[in-house]
Amino acid sequence: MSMSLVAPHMAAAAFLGEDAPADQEHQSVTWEELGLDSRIGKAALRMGLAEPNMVQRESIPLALAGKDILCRAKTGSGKTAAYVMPAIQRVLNAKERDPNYTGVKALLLVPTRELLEQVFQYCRHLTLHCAQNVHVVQLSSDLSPASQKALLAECPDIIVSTPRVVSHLESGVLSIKESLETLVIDEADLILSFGYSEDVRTLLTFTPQIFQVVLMSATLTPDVVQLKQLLLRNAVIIKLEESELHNRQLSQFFVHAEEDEKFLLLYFILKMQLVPGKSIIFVNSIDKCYRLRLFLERFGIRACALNGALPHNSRYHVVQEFNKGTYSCIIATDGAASHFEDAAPGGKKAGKKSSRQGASSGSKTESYGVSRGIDFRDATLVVNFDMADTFVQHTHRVGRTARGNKKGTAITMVSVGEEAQRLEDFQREAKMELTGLTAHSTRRTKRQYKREQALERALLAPASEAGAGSSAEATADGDAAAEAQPRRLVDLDNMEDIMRPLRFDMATVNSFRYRVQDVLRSVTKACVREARLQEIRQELLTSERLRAHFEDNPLDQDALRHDKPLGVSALQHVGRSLRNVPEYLLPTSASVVANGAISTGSMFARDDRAPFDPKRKNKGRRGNKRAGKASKSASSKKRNPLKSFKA
Ligand SMILES: Nc1ncnc2c1ncn2[C@@H]1O[C@H](COP(=O)(O)OP(=O)(O)OP(=O)(O)O)[C@@H](O)[C@H]1O
Repeated sequence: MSMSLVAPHMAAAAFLGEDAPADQEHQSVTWEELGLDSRIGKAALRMGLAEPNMVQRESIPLALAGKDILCRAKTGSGKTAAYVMPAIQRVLNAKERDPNYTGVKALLLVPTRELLEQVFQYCRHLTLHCAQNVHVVQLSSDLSPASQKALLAECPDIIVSTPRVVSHLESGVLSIKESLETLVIDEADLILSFGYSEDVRTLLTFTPQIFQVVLMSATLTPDVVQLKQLLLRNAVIIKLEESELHNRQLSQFFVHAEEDEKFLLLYFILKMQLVPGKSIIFVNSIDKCYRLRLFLERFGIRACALNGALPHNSRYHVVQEFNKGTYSCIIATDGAASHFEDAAPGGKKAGKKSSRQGASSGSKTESYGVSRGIDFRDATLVVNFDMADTFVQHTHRVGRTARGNKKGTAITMVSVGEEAQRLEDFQREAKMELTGLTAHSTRRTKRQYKREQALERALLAPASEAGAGSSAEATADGDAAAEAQPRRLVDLDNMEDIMRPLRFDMATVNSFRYRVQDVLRSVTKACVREARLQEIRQELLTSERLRAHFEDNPLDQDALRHDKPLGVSALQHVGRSLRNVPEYLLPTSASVVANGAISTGSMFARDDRAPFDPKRKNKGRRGNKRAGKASKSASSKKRNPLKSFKA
């Protein structure tokens, strides 16, 4: 695929979400035309995947041809199907050649347990019509080692796992030496930072001489280069054109607000349903997660918390409930890698110290389990209540909306000072990405800049140069990198920003200020602590692992059940007055476009538009009332022949 510079006006059109999705320009093909069995195609249709999209059209034929692939495509672009389908097809091919064939054909590795479950379910759905021929298992750390062994004894064709699968290879329970055809690593840029470096290296000692490797990632980082050098041979690099890379379905806005103001604006956005549908709010601390939840609940907005302190089962449950529509709002934190690590089958925690201490050891900013790869269905709005630490993190957060061929909106709240500086950095990085330059740090020197370009070249080296180790010098050797010349000159300063300002009409918003401040005051630290304790109690009561203990010690369970929270009394009587917005506070028109893009209409006053005038609003209302009366009387006259009768 070629790479071309996107003109600034194109970026703007993309931002506004007014352009038709680029994918509509292609000639449509069927799943079967890509070389897939009709049973896979049928299952895909059942899943709502009517036809292959761009990333699938590009990668599936190459994967079926056995090529090593490095695929970089935007969040939510359908990378899962792009690697799961060929893996299934390869099993079907093998079974067609020899119906008695057994052996693991594909190993699908992911960095987190949430993804593991998600990918497994994806496989199950796609094998709906060929389940007898294709046996897929997931090796979740929730399963005991004995259960995992039992699954492996069933002779699976495809295994979905974290790289911890290596322990089964080491113990001899699993062998892939003779059978493995495809190794896939999804969210490739996370695998190393999550401490799986040693596991991946060890895994290679158990693989056959020749097998295919597929790396999938939405963002390019030095870790991906490292994996590429370690695993890929003569790889095909699939990188969507910049116009494709930019998410045209996503409208991004930012709004300047200080902490208390953020609560006010969030209340306004959600209560007025400025963007109809389901929303995900990102914050940077677990306490804030609960504070916000209590705050919203006080106004009758039901939200659930999703953070690394919750056990895996609960996190998975929360996502499922959101996807089913039970909750329409999730408040999520996405830091703390340790909470998302998988545990080794024997109960050993992931992330051996040695590998964690390596160059890419997981720091807070490198790890974003919740925002990575999870397919939150039909989320129309992402709000960054706290800004992401890095641009990569931001990209993955906002990528939880506008997935598949849906549209979505992201609003980033920015306080003055450090966050405002970060916003500038993000804008720059977004433009660099759009113009084909890779960005990895928020602030860069000229030397760093050149190094990044070398990194970009290393990643996008043509197939002949892309063999293992061939481009190692470009990134590892600082001098070689410093000599790199810019590939193209781009005037970033004159390009339109990717995130556009969103100015609220504060006269309207301010009418809610007192009630918001009141509620905010009532959500004390003690309330937050109680809410967290309550959650822990709930987790303990529903814990699978504690079930046997509670059966033997029912008094413990009773004690937990009746251990009433102390500090939530202030929040217990949520008044109806707070749940409902009084009519006199309601703005006349909450103009929101149905496809998830906030309109530039009357609710918001954007920089380039006349501010919303509350007086006009009232006039309008009175006017409407009068007009209403007039039209009512006119129509009733019309309807009532006695009244309209003139002698
Ligand atoms: N061909 C298609 N047509 C319509 N929807 C699709 C298609 N392929 C995938 N989708 C939908 O798009 C959504 C995102 O897919 P997926 O999770 O595979 O994206 P991803 O590229 O892996 O995202 P991320 O980078 O965030 O991990 C899913 O809900 C999926 O069902």
